[in-house]
Amino acid sequence: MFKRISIFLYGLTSYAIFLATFLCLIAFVGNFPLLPASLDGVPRLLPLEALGIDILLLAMFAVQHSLMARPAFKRWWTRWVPVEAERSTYVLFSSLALLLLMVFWQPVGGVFWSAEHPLIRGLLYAVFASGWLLVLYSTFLINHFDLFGLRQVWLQLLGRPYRPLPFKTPGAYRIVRHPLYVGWFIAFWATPDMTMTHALFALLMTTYILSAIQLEERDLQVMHPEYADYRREVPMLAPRFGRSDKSLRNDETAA
Ligand SMILES: C[S@@+](CC[C@H](N)C(=O)[O-])C[C@H]1O[C@@H](n2cnc3c(N)ncnc32)[C@H](O)[C@@H]1O
Repeated sequence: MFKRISIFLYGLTSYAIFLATFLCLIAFVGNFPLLPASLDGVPRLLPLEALGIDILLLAMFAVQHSLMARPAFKRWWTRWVPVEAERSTYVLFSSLALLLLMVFWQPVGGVFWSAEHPLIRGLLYAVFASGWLLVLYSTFLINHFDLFGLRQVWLQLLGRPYRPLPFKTPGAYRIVRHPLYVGWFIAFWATPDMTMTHALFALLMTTYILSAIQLEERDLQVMHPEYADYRREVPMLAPRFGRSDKSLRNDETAA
């Protein structure tokens, strides 16, 4: 019983750290003066030095986030980490990698454009907020509590076996295959002040997410044979309206 309670508390702590990191990331990317660190600021290093550090920080996050998500890695490290705490540990490491990125991020200096009209600024902030909300909404569509390890630690506390969730395509997943990543793109690119630093962060994150999608989809096709059809019928990121499933099937028959 002691082990079960400890794993449950570990899962809760890891989730609390994730939530705090998520809120910090909103303030960091939006440059809201709530934290000691923000995406933009006065450069402290030479541009090339700052660029090198930022690329290194993002590469560290990318390697951690993608490597630890691979089924082979999970099989390997659950020899040491209790399988019920595997997802919570992944969430914890991802949060720590993001916190590290925020703390050591270096502004590079320079501005591409800055909106001055309050209406345009307000509009861009609204788009920015919609990106974060889309991220959060998408997590609830596929199961927020499973995605962040809470379901796993709760079931083990009750002594019930964990059953992986089935593949599903509710709500926004019927329009695009990766609504959560679309949310990230919106949150990272929508800003009233597009500085060089902001563009660099958005570009690096975009590049990483586009490559992470390839790995995620490879695993999804292995785990869920129906993913191949889903992949054919639903666009990856850009919604395509007006093409019904029926027309897609007709295209395939004609081909
Ligand atoms: C961070 S979420 C991102 C989900 C999706 N790529 C998106 O952008 O909305 C990654 C996890 O979601 C799972 N996943 C992706 N698509 C899914 C779906 N349609 N149904 C259930 N799980 C899904 C993957 O297996 C992975 O564990």
